[in-house]
Amino acid sequence: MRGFYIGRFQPYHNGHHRMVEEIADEVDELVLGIGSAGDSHSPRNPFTAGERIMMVTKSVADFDVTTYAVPIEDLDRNSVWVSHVQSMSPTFDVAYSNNPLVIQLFTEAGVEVRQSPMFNRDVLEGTELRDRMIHDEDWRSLVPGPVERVIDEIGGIERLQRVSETDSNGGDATADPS
Ligand SMILES: Nc1ncnc2c1ncn2[C@@H]1O[C@H](COP(=O)(O)OP(=O)(O)OP(=O)(O)O)[C@@H](O)[C@H]1O
Ligand SMILES: NC(=O)c1ccc[n+]([C@@H]2O[C@H](COP(=O)(O)O)[C@@H](O)[C@H]2O)c1
Repeated sequence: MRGFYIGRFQPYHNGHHRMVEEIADEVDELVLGIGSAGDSHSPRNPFTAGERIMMVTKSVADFDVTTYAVPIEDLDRNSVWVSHVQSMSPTFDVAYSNNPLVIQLFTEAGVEVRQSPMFNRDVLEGTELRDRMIHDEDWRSLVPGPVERVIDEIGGIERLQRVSETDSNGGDATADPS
């Protein structure tokens, strides 16, 4: 059986990693959808699809499951998003998500969806991690080791701080306020 788990993974953190660990017990193969693949260099989406592929590919090597990382760009039309996902991904039998819109769209399209508990959500949340990165607080303990190394390799903290600087100074055309 093959599963599909999509997230923006900005960045991939220990909450995602726990979810993948549990999914790996239920499926033989897993597709990791890299959501909002066209977005990068903004406060909410600092990392490119390629950088996020490095983070997840190196991290899931911990688990005994064949994994495919597939970038999925956003569409303006939710009604055809599931078809778009299916057109980009290896076929899958079950989708995993805790995102209400994703659950709604897959369910309407007749795809089985499984949810998981939220692990340590007060700190294991992308928004909280990016906030810590911007303010030079501890984020390293909240991500798998390979993610920490990728972020260091690409100068990710400096990038996030720079794109957030223009944003907090009242906005700038080069900084996506989303
Ligand atoms: N701590 C967690 N435990 C379990 N699932 C999680 C956790 N954090 C996120 N998820 C789930 O993983 C999927 C992808 O999440 P996403 O990449 O948006 O991360 P996020 O932490 O919610 O980030 P952001 O704050 O940037 O929106 C979603 O289904 C989300 O609900
Ligand atoms: N219309 C669309 O393009 C559409 C619809 C539903 C989800 N998505 C994407 O799926 C991903 C869901 O991941 P999160 O659970 O991390 O939000 C996001 O990248 C989101 O943008 C896109």
